[in-house]
Amino acid sequence: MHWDDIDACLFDLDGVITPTAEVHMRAWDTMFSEFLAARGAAAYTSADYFDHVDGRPRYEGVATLLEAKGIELPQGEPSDPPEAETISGLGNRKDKLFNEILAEEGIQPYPGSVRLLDALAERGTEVAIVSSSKNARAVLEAAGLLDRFEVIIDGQVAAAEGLPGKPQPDTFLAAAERVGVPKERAVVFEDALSGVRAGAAGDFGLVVGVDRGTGADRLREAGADVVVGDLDELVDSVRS
Ligand SMILES: O=P(O)(O)OC[C@H]1O[C@@H](O)[C@H](O)[C@@H](O)[C@@H]1O
Repeated sequence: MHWDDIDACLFDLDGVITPTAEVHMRAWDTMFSEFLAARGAAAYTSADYFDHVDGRPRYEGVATLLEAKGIELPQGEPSDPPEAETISGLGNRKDKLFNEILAEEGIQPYPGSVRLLDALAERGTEVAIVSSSKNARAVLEAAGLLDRFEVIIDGQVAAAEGLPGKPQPDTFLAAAERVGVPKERAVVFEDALSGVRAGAAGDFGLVVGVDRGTGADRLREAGADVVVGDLDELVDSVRS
């Protein structure tokens, strides 16, 4: 990576800064497995998560998965209770499970991601979080990282401002604008195919795929210019 060409790093959160992609994955797995089994539908697999749910806003993840399984449900309202048989109800059912796991287990950031944030702060590079999750601030706070980011474009901000979610590039573009850096001089860091597609669609300076299980080839096919297994791999290049 040529750091002379880069003034801002735009980080996805879950699976890039914190290992919470795995927590989301577990919560989705429990919710969809029970729901699909009760309907006698085809079982939910981890491939379903990577292909249809990962990185997308909550209710869009539910809708995309149900469409792939050929199941139609009414949209419902975000205020639907977790018991409701609606797209919103299923999303809220999963959110309850996600928050239960988070409260029980807490969250530690990836050490390599913290080291990269340290190196970028020393260098004076702008940083922002771009997450589809409405829980992004709570996760950052639990991980002790909330004060590292002045700009956070999360699911709450996107909903309030009507920004289309990943795989559309709008949330990343909003973050670049807010840190005051042209997109050509900003790097997108993503572990989800939908997020890598958002980065590629936004014509950013570089899209770094972080392979936490999706597969390097699939991240490259989706538009990643570089693929790393952990952000620690980039620390020396920032400092050199
Ligand atoms: O339901 P939330 O917390 O708003 O999160 C929405 C999505 O946020 C993304 O960051 C995760 O990759 C997805 O798994 C999750 O579904």
